[in-house]
Amino acid sequence: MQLIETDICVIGAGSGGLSVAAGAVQMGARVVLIEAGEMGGDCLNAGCVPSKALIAAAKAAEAQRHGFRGVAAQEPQVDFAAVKDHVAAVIAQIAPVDSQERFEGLGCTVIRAFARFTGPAEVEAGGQRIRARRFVIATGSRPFVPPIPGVETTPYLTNETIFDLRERPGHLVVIGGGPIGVEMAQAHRRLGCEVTVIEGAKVLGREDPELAAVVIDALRAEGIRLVEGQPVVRLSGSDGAVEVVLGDGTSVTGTHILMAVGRKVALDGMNLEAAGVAHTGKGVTVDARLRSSNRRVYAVGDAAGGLQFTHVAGWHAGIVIRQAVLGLPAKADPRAVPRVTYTVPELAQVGLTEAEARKLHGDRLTVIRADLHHNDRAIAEGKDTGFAKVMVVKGRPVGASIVGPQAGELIGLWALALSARLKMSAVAGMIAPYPTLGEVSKRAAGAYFSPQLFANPWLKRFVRLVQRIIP
Ligand SMILES: Cc1cc2nc3c(=O)[nH]c(=O)nc-3n(C[C@H](O)[C@H](O)[C@H](O)COP(=O)(O)OP(=O)(O)OC[C@H]3O[C@@H](n4cnc5c(N)ncnc54)[C@H](O)[C@@H]3O)c2cc1C
Ligand SMILES: NC(=O)c1ccc[n+]([C@@H]2O[C@H](COP(=O)([O-])OP(=O)(O)OC[C@H]3O[C@@H](n4cnc5c(N)ncnc54)[C@H](O)[C@@H]3O)[C@@H](O)[C@H]2O)c1
Repeated sequence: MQLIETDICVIGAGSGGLSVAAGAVQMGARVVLIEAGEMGGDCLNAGCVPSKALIAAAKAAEAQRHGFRGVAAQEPQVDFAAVKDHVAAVIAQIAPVDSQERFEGLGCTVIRAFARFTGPAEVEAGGQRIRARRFVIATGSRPFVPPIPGVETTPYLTNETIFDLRERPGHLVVIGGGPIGVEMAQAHRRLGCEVTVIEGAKVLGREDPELAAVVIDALRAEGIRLVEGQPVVRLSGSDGAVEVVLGDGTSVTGTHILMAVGRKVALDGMNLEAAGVAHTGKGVTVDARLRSSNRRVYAVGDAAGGLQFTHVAGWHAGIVIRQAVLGLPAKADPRAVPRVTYTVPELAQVGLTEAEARKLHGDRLTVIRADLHHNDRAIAEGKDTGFAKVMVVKGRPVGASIVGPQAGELIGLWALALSARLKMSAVAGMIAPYPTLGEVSKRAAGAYFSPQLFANPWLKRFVRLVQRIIP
């Protein structure tokens, strides 16, 4: 068995692992990158990229279906297989950035095999031993499949298989109303499928319920059937004819099932015990520096057991690079991590929700809001449903929630405000171009100061005095 000695060994070439490898090798470290499956991981091959490509096609179909004032609506002719060609083309366009060739070109040694630890400072993969000063576990997650009776004999799709379907499902039954469930439900509905979502608790239950309600109303208005508060107790059927039995004894029949009930971290078979790396069912146990119980071994992205987003994996990578490559201290503070659900309307959140902020800050909290109904651009576009809510404590935002068109783009400003600890006055003082949806953020910040400026009797008296004095 060949022995490779290196500075950093990265296990998993997805969002987190690729970012660590690219940063470390370009700064001069020797890097071995090991990938068991497709370069690019879940995000590129079965997650963010194909889902957003499918959503884009679904938006085009919906726009045609509804037309515009003065522009005739017509039922879209959807070629489902051609839509899948678009999804594949988008992946293919992005893939070179994540490819083995690119990473070898940067100077990494890339091994395409499954990695498992053989000791605290050694990994085996593809018949090679890799001894490293530091390891980074970036193995991501796989779809969680709950042990529902019948699951072993009933066909179902997950995010790893749904993008390969070339024929349009007649009736897609989505189990799980989290971000994967609702994004896929809406995209398939818009592409012409009948869709039912079965959610054991609340649809988008992690989000502020006031914002989630706006998305839920939109999904229902588009004809998606949402069943909440019902656990699935049994599955049955065969290809093209499936049945999902609910806790109350009722059942839903359809043609396909999509399992979207959360993720299982991919650590099986890695022999973490040999490396002394503690872990739970949620992921590798890490401290704020993302270090595991073995101080040579870090974990990033989904494998680190926290928030599961591509931008989190990328942010984790920066924290590990600072420590493992530059020898500098760095910690992960998740307070300014944004998240977006890419339904129409989009739902975006950074920092605390209103309920979380109230629990933490009590009476010191001020919640301000600005409705898109008063945003001229939103009105012109005919998309004025939605609002922004900002949670403020002592003049600084501690959270922002936006639901509406391009909420994912709009939340960026508040992510900056939180990470840079900006005051509301900085956002209020910003000149926002007119007419843009972005004005909603400035309006929200302005609303924070309105009572002090427009409902202040002392200020009114002062202004009258000034008006008498100035020439
Ligand atoms: C349908 C869907 C849509 C999503 N949409 C978004 C979105 O819009 N925005 C967003 O921010 N996030 C989104 N996510 C989440 C995002 O995809 C993940 O958070 C992200 O991919 C995590 O990156 P990672 O590097 O931790 O893992 P991954 O990207 O999953 O990469 C892990 C890699 O490790 C490899 N691997 C595993 N074990 C081993 C081993 N022992 N040896 C060698 N290689 C191994 C795997 O093959 C894989 O390639 C979505 C997820 C899904 C499923
Ligand atoms: N836009 C994005 O950034 C995006 C999109 C998709 C996924 N993701 C990431 O992927 C992760 C996984 O997404 P997800 O939607 O699979 O998981 P999730 O955990 O966010 O949601 C799963 C939902 O399924 C429900 N559920 C669980 N078991 C059930 C059962 N037996 N019957 C019915 N309902 C059940 C849960 O109550 C929950 O609402 C997300 O947390 C997110 O981090 C991000």
